Amino acid sequence: MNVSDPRITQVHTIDLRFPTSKYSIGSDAVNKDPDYSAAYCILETDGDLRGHGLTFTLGRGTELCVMAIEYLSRFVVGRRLSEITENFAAFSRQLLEDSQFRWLGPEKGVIHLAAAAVINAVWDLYSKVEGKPLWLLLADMMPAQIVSAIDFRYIDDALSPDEALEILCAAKQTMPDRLKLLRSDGYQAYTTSVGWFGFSDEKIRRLAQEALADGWTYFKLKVGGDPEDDLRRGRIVRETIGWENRLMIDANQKWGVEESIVRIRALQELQPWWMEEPTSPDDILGHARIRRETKPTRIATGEHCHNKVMFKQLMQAQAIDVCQIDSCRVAGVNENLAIILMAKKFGIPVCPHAGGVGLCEYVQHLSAFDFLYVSGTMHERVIEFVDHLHEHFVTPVDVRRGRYYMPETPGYSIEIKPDSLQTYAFPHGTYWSEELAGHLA
Ligand SMILES: C[C@H](O)[C@@H](O)[C@@H](O)[C@H](O)C(=O)O
Ligand SMILES: [Mg+2]
Repeated sequence: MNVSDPRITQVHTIDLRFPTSKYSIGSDAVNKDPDYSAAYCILETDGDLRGHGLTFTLGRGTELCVMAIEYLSRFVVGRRLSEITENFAAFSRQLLEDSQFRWLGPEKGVIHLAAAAVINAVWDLYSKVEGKPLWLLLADMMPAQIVSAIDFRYIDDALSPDEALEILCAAKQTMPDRLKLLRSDGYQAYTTSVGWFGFSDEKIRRLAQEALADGWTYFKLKVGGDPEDDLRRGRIVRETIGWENRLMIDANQKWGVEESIVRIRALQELQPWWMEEPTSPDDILGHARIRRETKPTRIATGEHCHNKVMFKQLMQAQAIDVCQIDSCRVAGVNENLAIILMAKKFGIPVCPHAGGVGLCEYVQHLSAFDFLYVSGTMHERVIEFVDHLHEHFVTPVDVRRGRYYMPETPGYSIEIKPDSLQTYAFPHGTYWSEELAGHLA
């Protein structure tokens, strides 16, 4: 056993589901009854440290991601950590281009979600071995090391390794002041918890009042219902938060392109800071047209954007104003490094998608990397916050008065407490066995 270079001995997987749909938590115009869930994996090693990773799902189908993680485990079991981290880009490519398996994607859907869980678990282990939170591990890496973790195939027509290196080298020089600022002042957050689709008008008003009193200044509301309902709900939030605070609206892909244009124009009275996911996440040119025809409304998307190639096209086509990376929709940290760097080149702010289960814990590290090492600014950048399920994490996010404060504990902050794994494992955990027995009775 080598403490500083553990060997991964096996991968343990868990289908984990939380019954959030009971309370309409997480509901939107399209995903009306999400049970926030995760395909979770633990990389066991020959040492004391273990790597944890998950990919976020909405309940049914999590078992498919678990199976895909089990298949991909072959690429980590038996390897020393250093064999992976010394050639990280090659490792991620190996996971993504396994012949036969690749046909199921490529680089999208269930197999890409699974790759994210495995790759993120490796980064979690790596950070723990180095004794640093992931954001600091990244900040301490040399620019060339970051570049070597990125697979530039399919994106080097938009961002070359040399350009990436130049961005990183320039930011590295001025990083110390930002590091101090990040540690002392944290990073601006916004809350989505006040405006889920299934919440009543009264609940939205009450939650917005409470959030305002708690120091929040950025709020997101779900839209995509009847036009009058959307406006009424939006007016309630505006009445409560005023016009000096910021309001974002999210349709979760509900509309077609032309419908989006009509609906966004009608919602402009709410002065949204951004309009999120108006239409299909795959429709790059559709987003570009919506953006052109609804100016000055800013268009945001990304939580369902399959991979760096699609992000590249969204940027090249001038289809988005806000880039919403997701920590496990694309293949984990490595692919997100590429997307964050591309966003810098195109001058587009990165405002990560979070919430769900574990996404807040994950993305704070990526925004910190963006601030310290890439964009160098927090201007017009916010991290999503959703106030659910943090109690299940060993190191939950520290969010106070609408700001994220960075974790100092080593790792990627994604480790879930053993009790919670036991209770919410599907279908045999204690919660689900009782719940399912109740259905049968
Ligand atoms: C089903 C989920 O809760 C989504 O509604 C959620 O991720 C949302 O789009 C968001 O932006 O937070
Ligand atoms: Mg969204």
